[in-house]
Amino acid sequence: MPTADGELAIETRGLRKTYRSVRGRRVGVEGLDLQVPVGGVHGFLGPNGSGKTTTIRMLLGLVRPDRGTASIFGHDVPRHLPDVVGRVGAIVESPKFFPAFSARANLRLLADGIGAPRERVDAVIDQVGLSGRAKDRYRTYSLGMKQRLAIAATLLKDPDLLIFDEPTNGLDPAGIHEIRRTMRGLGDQGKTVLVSSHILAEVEQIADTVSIVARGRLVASGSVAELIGGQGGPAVRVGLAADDVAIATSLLTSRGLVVRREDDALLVDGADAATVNRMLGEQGVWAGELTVRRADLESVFLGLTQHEVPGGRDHRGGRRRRKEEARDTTSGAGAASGPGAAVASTTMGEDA
Ligand SMILES: Nc1ncnc2c1ncn2[C@@H]1O[C@H](COP(=O)(O)OP(=O)(O)OP(=O)(O)O)[C@@H](O)[C@H]1O
Repeated sequence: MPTADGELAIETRGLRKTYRSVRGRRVGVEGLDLQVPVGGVHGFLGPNGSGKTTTIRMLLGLVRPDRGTASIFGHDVPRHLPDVVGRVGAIVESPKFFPAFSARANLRLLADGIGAPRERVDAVIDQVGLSGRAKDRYRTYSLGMKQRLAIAATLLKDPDLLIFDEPTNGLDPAGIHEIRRTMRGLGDQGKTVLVSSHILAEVEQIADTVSIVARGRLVASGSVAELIGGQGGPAVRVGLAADDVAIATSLLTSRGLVVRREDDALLVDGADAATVNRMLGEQGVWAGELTVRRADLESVFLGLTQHEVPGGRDHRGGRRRRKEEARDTTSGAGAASGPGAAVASTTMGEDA
């Protein structure tokens, strides 16, 4: 999905990364072809363990790919990362700020460290809506405010591309809303925002385009509207008494409808609720529930990835724990600003 002039913010081709583990080699990313257009919010979606973080870390030069190529604004990375690093800001792990310092003091320190002008500090605090609390100590902030400060840190160098790896992890609905609004605002200002997530509803609301990955491979990409449109029309969920499920299935299929089982209910594709209700009622079968279900990104995602994750969507393995441990080893203020700082601050070791 290049822009009219063909430029892509991010492109990967055949990107592959495996990790050594006690049980042999584990695939992190397997031949990934990713295209992120310039400008707007791009959702990078996939179940836990599908390779999102590994991909992001390869883009930022934190993990070395086994094979394949990656580029940012047309510059090969990691080889030419220094040429483009100033245009990129990223949050890969939770950043560390000094708890007793205010947002402003933390960002001033960071600006000095990365060579960003100090005048940017108030501007970025304003950009993420923290002006009213800029003088308060970091330790008094809510999780959502801490995360917004992390985003502010990435903006110090006024980058063109922002990369956020699961930025709403651990936030409550209000915090998620704050971050979502901040990311959408950045997209509207013409920045390119790559946001990884396994929470579809939030990405659906703010993303212009998405890439869906499973087991390290791209399984779908395009605009949110295209992907949802490809799902066909709405489905009707029909809740039935257990004894009626089989008879309702044969009744509806004999009338040419496509019927799927979902728990104790049936999902009837592309039909309207009144028709389904009438067909069943005429034969003395009464639905206990009739719900129209419109296609959304979640149904696209589940359809493409549900067989890919052992243990379902909430599966969290040792990998998450490793990330938490790695987080504890980071140090220094503003650890998550541009890739330079990310490289310096994220100490999670590469197994391979
Ligand atoms: N440092 C590492 N050592 C060994 N295996 C790893 C390492 N990092 C990632 N993996 C493995 O690579 C695969 C992809 O993990 P990755 O963290 O990239 O996925 P993800 O999509 O970001 O997952 P999540 O949503 O849980 O963060 C997983 O099987 C994971 O266990």
